[in-house]
Amino acid sequence: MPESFRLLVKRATQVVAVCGGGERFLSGVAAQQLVVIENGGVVVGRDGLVKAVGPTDVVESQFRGATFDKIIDASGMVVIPGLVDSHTHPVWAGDRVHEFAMKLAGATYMEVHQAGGGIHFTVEHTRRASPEQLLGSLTQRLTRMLRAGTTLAECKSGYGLELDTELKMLMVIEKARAMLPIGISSTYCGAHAVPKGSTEAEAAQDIVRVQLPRVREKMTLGELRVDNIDVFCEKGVFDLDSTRAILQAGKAMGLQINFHGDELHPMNSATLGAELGALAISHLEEVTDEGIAAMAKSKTAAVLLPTTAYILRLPQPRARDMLDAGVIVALGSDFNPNAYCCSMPMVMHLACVNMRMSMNEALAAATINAAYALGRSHSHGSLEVNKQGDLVILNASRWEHLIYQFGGHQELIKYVVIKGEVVHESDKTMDF
Ligand SMILES: N=CN[C@@H](CCC(=O)O)C(=O)O
Ligand SMILES: [Zn+2]
Repeated sequence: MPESFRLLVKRATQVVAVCGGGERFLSGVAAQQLVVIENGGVVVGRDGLVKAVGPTDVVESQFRGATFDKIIDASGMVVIPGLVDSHTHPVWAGDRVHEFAMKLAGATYMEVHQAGGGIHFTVEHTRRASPEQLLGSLTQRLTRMLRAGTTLAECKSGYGLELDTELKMLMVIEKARAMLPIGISSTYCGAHAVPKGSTEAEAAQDIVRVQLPRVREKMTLGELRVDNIDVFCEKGVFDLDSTRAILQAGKAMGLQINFHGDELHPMNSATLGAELGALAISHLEEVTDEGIAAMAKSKTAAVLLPTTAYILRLPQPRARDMLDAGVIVALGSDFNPNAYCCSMPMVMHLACVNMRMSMNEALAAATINAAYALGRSHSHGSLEVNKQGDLVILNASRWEHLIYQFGGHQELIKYVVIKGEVVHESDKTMDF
């Protein structure tokens, strides 16, 4: 009996493996030199894992006599790993298009927040929404991300700020995980804002004493899988001490620390994250030199979010200083009602133009390093044997077109493949 496999992709002008030596992240000069195979092929097995990556003739001779459920002749096309979006807030009701106009007219993010808008507006709507409504809109948003090449996305709670709604959001994320092909890393973000009518101390206490124990109970019962703990560490939201207490409580129950820090004010979040062994810190527009040095040493990933700085007209995060200091730089869309962007190709473009990253650094940041920021780089983020068979096939002569053609990803992306199954093909996305 010939051996059978799920997928063979052959004759691709380029297969961008990103790395090839089992690296868990790429930093420094390594992020500037990606592994690219000319006239390449990829095989994915029935278990959804990559079985071979290499020049087409080598792959074909290795698998002579084998059968494949699907063969894609990728002549004239390019293969890259599935993109990883390491920071999103995709579960919410009620859009904030009216606030976009206010911000264009000059209102700052904190002015809108303190006037009861921003996160508070979304919290009111999300508390009232049914799980079915939230699951419906989450499905649409994740499908949009998938069509833009994202095969693994982090998804946060954080628009409940009390037990029931936070659990409702996490359960909706859990349902989406079971229903949709896109990979999900789930984050408890009950400390996204201080709920109206509470003090910061009361909110932190509720999280540590009420919400986290209940989340842990549901995890133990197998009803919920949560991967990360997050806090918005910011002046007027959660200070360094509350942030430390909440993150430590999450870490004690096995969650990975991955939090918002140094966005609008320098808070010493980066130093705190390094001290606590955080896997990642997001934003960092206001990070200090000491924070950068601490993150480089502790191997805490910097999740940079070019859409936020762009929309809020903030100073750009100092990507070059971080890269030059050896920090592991990842990218995320920050999809949320303030930054309505589902597209990692657009995020990479903004990172290159506004944050002065090279295209190689941006792709490493949107693949292997984003997977590292989620604790998934052993299985995601590059095309290597035994990793998950998640890939994107582009109708382009060189992979850089995906970044260069700003907003052109819909035309460029021919196939999105997860675990060796085609889940999106040009104008048709499969029914899930
Ligand atoms: N900065 C805090 N949280 C989100 C925004 C959430 C919102 O405005 O709804 C962010 O990462 O940009
Ligand atoms: Zn965020």
